[in-house]
Amino acid sequence: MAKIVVALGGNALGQSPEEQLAAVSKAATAIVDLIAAGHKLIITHGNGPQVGMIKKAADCAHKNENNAPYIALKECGAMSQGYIGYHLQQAIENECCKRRIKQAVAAITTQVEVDPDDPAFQHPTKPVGNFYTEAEAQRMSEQGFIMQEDAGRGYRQVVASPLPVKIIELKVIKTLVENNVLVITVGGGGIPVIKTPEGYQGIDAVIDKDNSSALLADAVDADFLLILTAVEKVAINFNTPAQQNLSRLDYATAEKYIAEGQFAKGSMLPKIQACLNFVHQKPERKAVITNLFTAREALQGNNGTVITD
Ligand SMILES: Nc1ncnc2c1ncn2[C@@H]1O[C@H](COP(=O)(O)OP(=O)(O)O)[C@@H](O)[C@H]1O
Ligand SMILES: NC(=O)OP(=O)(O)O
Repeated sequence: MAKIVVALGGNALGQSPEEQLAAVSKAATAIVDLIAAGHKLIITHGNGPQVGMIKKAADCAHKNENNAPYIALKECGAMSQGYIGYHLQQAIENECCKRRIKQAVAAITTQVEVDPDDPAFQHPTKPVGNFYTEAEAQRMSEQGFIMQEDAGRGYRQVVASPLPVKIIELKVIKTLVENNVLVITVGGGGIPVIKTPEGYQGIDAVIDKDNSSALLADAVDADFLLILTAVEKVAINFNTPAQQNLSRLDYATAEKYIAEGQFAKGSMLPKIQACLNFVHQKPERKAVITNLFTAREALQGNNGTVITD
């Protein structure tokens, strides 16, 4: 039996509530397969598309007396934890019930401390919301949004994405895991907070969930970090006729490919970096990047990209 942190990508969860319900149902099947195989799981998830959708809806619906956005990005991130956590919790509970597996499931509202002086606040890189054409992106830039091309899929708004420093609710998470509760946590990378003399306070940003998942996996001493996204394997020369899918990737080779710019910033690069951070701390650990449908065979080393020290 292995302890596995399973990180579900925001884009892998779809762009609309209907798409998300279908995606979490597939994710729940893969997750309960792993539970049935005897593994202990902790689930994290992204929120890029979702937090952007919530913020866009909030901005259209509400303006305060100064005509400024009524709901800040940090609260939209918190809302996305509840929205996605609820879908995941319900889908996993329903799948366990269908298979007569007794499994308590709990989605935990999770804060993650960041450094207010993180240079990421001056250099937005985290894509959120929908994909737009170049012309639409140009119009959004004129409205003050910072737009960036995203891995050949179109243009998206980018926001600050500071590195995670500390998971505030870690003790609660560990207690629940030790008592065999399947915990859904660090949703959207966690609600970003900074420490102030008055205590923790939210700050507008979206933390990369892969970085937070690696921090969590190390903190709970997981055996595997399993990152589920929309591709079966990591590739070099991605989206070109020379594309080559990678089944295994060791630390030195990954560093070489990162230097060559093989992994798109804001999408695959943070996944690779999170996996390298995780395995580099204990060489016996493994990280795997694959998609929802190949999760179980990937854990057995028969699919996906296995990343080792
Ligand atoms: N070198 C690469 N190999 C595979 N996928 C890549 C690569 N570079 C960029 N990508 C893109 O990155 C995506 C994963 O990043 P992203 O969509 O941000 O993940 P998430 O599923 O966590 O939302 C893949 O679905 C693919 O479209
Ligand atoms: N917060 C976060 O990393 O979300 P995505 O996985 O959607 O990028």
